[in-house]
Amino acid sequence: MTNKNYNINDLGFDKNLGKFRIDNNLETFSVGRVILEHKERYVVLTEYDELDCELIGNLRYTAQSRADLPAVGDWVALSEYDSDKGLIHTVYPRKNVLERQSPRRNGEKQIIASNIDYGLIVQSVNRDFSINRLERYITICHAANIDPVIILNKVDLVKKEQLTKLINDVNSRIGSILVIPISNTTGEGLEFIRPVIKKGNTYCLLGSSGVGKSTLINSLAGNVLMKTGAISEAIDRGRHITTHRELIVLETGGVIIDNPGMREVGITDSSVALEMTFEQIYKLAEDCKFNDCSHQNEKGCAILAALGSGELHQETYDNFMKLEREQARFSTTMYEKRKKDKAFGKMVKQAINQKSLKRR
Ligand SMILES: Nc1nc2c(ncn2[C@@H]2O[C@H](COP(=O)(O)OP(=O)(O)OP(=O)(O)O)[C@@H](O)[C@H]2O)c(=O)[nH]1
Ligand SMILES: [Zn+2]
Repeated sequence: MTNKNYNINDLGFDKNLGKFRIDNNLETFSVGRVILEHKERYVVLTEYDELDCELIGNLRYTAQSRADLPAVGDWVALSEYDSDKGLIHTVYPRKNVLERQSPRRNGEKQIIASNIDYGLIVQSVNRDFSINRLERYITICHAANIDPVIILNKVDLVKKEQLTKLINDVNSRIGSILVIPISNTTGEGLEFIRPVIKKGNTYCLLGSSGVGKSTLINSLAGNVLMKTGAISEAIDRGRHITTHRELIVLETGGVIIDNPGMREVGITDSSVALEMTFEQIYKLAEDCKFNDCSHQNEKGCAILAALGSGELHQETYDNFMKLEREQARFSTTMYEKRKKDKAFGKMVKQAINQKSLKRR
């Protein structure tokens, strides 16, 4: 499939990447951005084309983990062959990665997307609405050093008073983040999203299945949408794909990454992220009488006092405690896994050494 031409900067290629390209002698390779990943096959968007790519052997064999392989949003150096195929040689350094716990809960992280400027957290105001889940997604954005924006979709399905209450609830628990109520059905609110989306920036949609992420992309793109469905089918010879992700370039500028079908979003090991999300709690904690206060039953706990006076929401406190436990559990599992991997590596090394000793 041939595209109209894109300017590489409009796709998000910036000065730092340009410098890396020169410093590492990558100018003989084409530059492209991964827009879809499926079982070690990648669709890469260049200025002129969409290419069906594989990795060069070296890249595959030197990868220590999944995280070293290309992810959606990555910039890559590639060589083209035939008219629509390519080989990926190098993954450019990532500005950031949005990641979550692997749903297998084995202490591994899973990349949602890379090189993102804003996280667009989408919830629908009827079924899916949950401030706890908003805080979870916000924490994931903070861990990647990405600014979150909250989009409350399907406002056509609730009454005005109900919507006003929801928005007040969000604002009273999550003060400083932009909240945009919209409806894809009536089109209201879309005019407030458009100015947020700028040329050269990349936006990642985050939110449960069915909240209206793909519909939102269609609303923003109008009819001139560049979608990758055709390619994903070609890769899989028409088989149904449920795991792939998509990167879409809006005609009006701005790159949007969709994450279809996300179920769990476990937070990982960034304590700074929790601190940013629950700033109020961390501030209060400075006034606790004991430095190692667990904020559960201590006398002189500033957090419990704030709960008592109503200054701190019970729900905020409960969710914070829950996410903090989840983070601790993840960190422990990750640590145990690394220790095990290391021990295993050592054992293999020893076995190989002994073998080569015997051979002598
Ligand atoms: N009433 C109403 N329905 C909407 C609105 N936006 C989306 N929908 C409907 O919600 C359903 C799910 O929308 P999708 O865009 O597929 O949701 P998604 O978030 O992309 O879901 P996944 O791809 O599974 O992650 C569809 O039937 C849409 O037509 C809206 O503003 N109002
Ligand atoms: Zn305390």
